[in-house]
Amino acid sequence: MAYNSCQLQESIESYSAELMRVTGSLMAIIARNLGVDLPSDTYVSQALRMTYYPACPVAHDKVLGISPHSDISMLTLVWELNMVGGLQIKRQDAWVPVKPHPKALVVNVGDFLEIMTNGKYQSIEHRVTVNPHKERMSISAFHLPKFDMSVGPLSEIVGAELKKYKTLRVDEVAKVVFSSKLDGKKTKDYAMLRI
Ligand SMILES: O=C(O)CCC(=O)C(=O)O
Ligand SMILES: [Fe+2]
Repeated sequence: MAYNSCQLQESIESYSAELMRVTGSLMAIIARNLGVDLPSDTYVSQALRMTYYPACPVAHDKVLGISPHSDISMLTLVWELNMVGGLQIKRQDAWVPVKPHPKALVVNVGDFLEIMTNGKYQSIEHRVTVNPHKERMSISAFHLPKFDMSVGPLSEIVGAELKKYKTLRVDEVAKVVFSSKLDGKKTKDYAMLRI
């Protein structure tokens, strides 16, 4: 089906709004799980990234589509658009493939949710491999606290525990993360989020 730019804009806008709504529901479930109030919609901003991975017949076993990293977000919702696999998550030092499902989005816990929950929810390290024969397309929707906010472990979650992370301004962390090479969860250490 061919779209004109106006229709495309409308469908991106409605997709974006729907994902904000889904993220709000997921955050509400997480909050209920933790027995706390998590910040509401007004607190969350969203960034969409569409990624195209060309087929790589020659060097597919030597290169990666995206290097290992964890997302800076609270929650990232990934749509594996054309159902081609490649996304892998790190579990117990092994890379585990995430099989695309036509009716499902992948939900990744990001660094800011780890920080806010003082490590109760841990961000997931992931990477994307390339396919020798098939191109791959994905849309990642990153949901972050607004850029002018400071975020740290929420006191009602920390309780009597020690705080494991500093409280930092979101825009300062984003500047460091977006200007450095993706490199596992080291980006987070580099951004000095861990005390
Ligand atoms: O393409 C994917 O499945 C994931 C992309 C990703 O990790 C990202 O955009 O941060
Ligand atoms: Fe990612």
